[in-house]
Amino acid sequence: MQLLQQTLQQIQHANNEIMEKARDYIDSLSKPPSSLGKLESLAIQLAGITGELYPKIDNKAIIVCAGDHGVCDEGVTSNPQDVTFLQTLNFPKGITGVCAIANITNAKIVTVDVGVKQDIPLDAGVIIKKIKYGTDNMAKGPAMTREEAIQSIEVGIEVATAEIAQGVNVLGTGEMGIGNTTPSAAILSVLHACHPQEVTGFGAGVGSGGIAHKVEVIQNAIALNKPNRHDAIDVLAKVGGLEIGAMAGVILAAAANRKPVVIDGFISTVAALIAYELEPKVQDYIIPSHASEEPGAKIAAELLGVEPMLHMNMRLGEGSGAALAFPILDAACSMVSNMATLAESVGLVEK
Ligand SMILES: Cc1cc2ncn([C@H]3O[C@H](COP(=O)(O)O)[C@@H](O)[C@H]3O)c2cc1C
Ligand SMILES: O=C(O)c1cccnc1
Repeated sequence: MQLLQQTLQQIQHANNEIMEKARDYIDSLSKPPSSLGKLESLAIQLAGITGELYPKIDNKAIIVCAGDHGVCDEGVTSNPQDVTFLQTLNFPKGITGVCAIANITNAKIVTVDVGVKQDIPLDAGVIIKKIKYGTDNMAKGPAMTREEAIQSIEVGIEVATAEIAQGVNVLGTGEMGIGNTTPSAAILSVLHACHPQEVTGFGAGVGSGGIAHKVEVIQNAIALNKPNRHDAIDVLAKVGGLEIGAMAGVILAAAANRKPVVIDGFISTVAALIAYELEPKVQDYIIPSHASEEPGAKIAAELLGVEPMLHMNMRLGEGSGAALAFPILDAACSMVSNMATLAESVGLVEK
């Protein structure tokens, strides 16, 4: 709890003064005003986050948080739970979807076991921070205790802070957890005070009862556990997930350390909402990536006040969208560093 409290207290707004300077400087570049669109707003945001007019984001890491879900017992997903374990072993091998995409910008993948059902071998290249062997089934009671929920957030803070201490200057959030679109939809339904039907989708494949059954499970779990929508930790504990908490922690740690954090799809955006509920200033540090196909993703992004940049019909998770957005961040930084100003380009001053 102490680490979470300290981290929350450390979070300050991005630097407005440098953002104004960045705006003026970008307007002075050799182009029609605003013609580089979102690259400009991104460069301004990165300046505000880092406090640098010429931000450097050359040391990238995607933190993939892995955990299992007791609610899989209710048949909310068509995939066997073992896939969480098997995929968790595959991230360090570099052979998952996010790894293939992250490769193009040399982004490192950091895999963390927050709550996988099986024991991960110590030599698998996975950081073991297991809180428990999967959440409990939220259809039968709370997914975890309040203490476990806080611990899950603190795992994310610890891992992200350690990466930043080693020189990482931009983070991405990723996850692996068969069944985790169910707690994500449950969290969002509580925070947005809407019927689960509005925010529940196909995930990676629904069980034989279809989406209607998934919705019913979520509805019943909310009715049974009565999460307090004004208490994000209560919501995370009762109908959430360990890896979702850890991703919220990664986001909080990024903000506390004035580093940008690129979020991925539906599950990441819901984790970002938990972080935002705990400290709204985190919003300044969050960079959206792609618009996930999951119906709840759009609602979560709107609640968070972010607009995904990429429309790629993706719905993988793992941090794949964050990885795909990294080159766009590079382009925004290159624009500021390498473009001539209008005055320079007409020879009035030397570049
Ligand atoms: C092979 C495979 C690789 C994945 N990588 C990410 N997910 C994604 O799908 C899961 C969520 O969907 P649901 O709630 O429907 O289970 C999460 O593990 C998410 O990361 C995967 C899913 C599968 C099957
Ligand atoms: O958008 C996501 O993060 C997502 C969607 C479906 C399945 N897994 C992840």
